[in-house]
Amino acid sequence: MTSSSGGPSPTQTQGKSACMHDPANLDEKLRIEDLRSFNILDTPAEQAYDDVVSLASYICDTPIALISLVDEDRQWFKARQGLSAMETPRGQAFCAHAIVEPDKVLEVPDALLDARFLDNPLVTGDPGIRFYAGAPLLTPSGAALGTVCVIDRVPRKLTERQSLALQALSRQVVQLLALRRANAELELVAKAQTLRQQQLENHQRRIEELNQDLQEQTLTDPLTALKNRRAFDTLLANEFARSQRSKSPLCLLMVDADHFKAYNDAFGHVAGDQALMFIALAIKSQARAYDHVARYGGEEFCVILPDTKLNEALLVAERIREAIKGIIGLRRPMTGSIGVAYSEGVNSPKRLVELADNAMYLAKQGGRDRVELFLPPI
Ligand SMILES: Nc1nc2c(ncn2[C@@H]2O[C@H](COP(=O)(O)OP(=O)(O)OP(=O)(O)O)[C@@H](O)[C@H]2O)c(=O)[nH]1
Repeated sequence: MTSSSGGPSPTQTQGKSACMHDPANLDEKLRIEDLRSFNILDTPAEQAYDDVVSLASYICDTPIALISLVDEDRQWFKARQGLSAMETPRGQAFCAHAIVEPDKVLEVPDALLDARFLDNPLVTGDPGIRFYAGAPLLTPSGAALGTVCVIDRVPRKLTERQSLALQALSRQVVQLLALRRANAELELVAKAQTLRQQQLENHQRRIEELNQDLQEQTLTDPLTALKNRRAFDTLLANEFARSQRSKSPLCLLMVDADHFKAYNDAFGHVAGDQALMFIALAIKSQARAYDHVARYGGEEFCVILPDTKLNEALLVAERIREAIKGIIGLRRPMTGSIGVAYSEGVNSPKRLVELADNAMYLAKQGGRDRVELFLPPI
């Protein structure tokens, strides 16, 4: 311990056995665990603790007052008045004696007359302790963590009221420590809850992503990556309802590869698959971003053309027919027959599909590689 006026450093005065002062009947390991659980050691100064030592010094009328925590090999001061040292070796600590009897104030009226302290470097040297009184910091678990103590450089005694006040201050410090630990625990619980919440949200997001993927998969044709029949049915229903609501024109194309069985038979199923992929790309290349291209089944494709008049749809169909014919990389050139249906006067999506199908059939009958329109009888 060094006084504010200087003196031997803690390391210079180190050397006496700390264990000498350990209480025989107190589980020191548990006491240290208790002390560590407050996470107070080596923390910065805090007003609440500083106020306690000011009060202790004032009430007991001493130049020095400390809140000392007795660690394994040192005593560390959470708050100090009249002393600049942050800690001293436990072997020199008066407080290490005070905690042996946790429910009593240890009072040393004159250290030079006490065999335990007369050769203590803190007595013989700086800060020249003659009087010491320490009230142990007794926790609910029964461990004494340290003391609230007062020190003077002259021999003296505390009055009964000063001694009681010192004990009251010591209890206040224990309350402060308990509050600190409870707050830290609450913060930990809150952090754990936030973490758990984040984990739950991540899981939720992942599940939603997986669901979206799954939904996407159930609506996509695996060979061509176009919308499948299921997706087509929904899209057509939606577009049909919208066109009725907004009185906007809607057209549907049914595209069927010609003589596809013969292609398959001639070049095999794998080549047939490749041809279907090329056809899908050719159709897509002629569609606008808001058109819907779907694989209706087998070698049949559908194109929903929202906001499209019949003459425009016929042009798109022609372009698709040309695009199929122009596919490069097939084992032999491919053609497609295309049926066009127009929504005017049509009362259901199902009927629109029937009309497109009929038109496509007309194109087949007409010699294939053609675009046909089927006009229903009035
Ligand atoms: N490679 C391959 N072939 C398919 C697939 N789906 C359907 N097909 C074949 O497409 C062929 C369609 O034959 P058809 O319905 O007789 O029609 P087509 O030979 O194209 O004759 P038209 O339509 O009259 O011009 C069948 O041989 C089916 O096996 C597929 O995913 N991959």
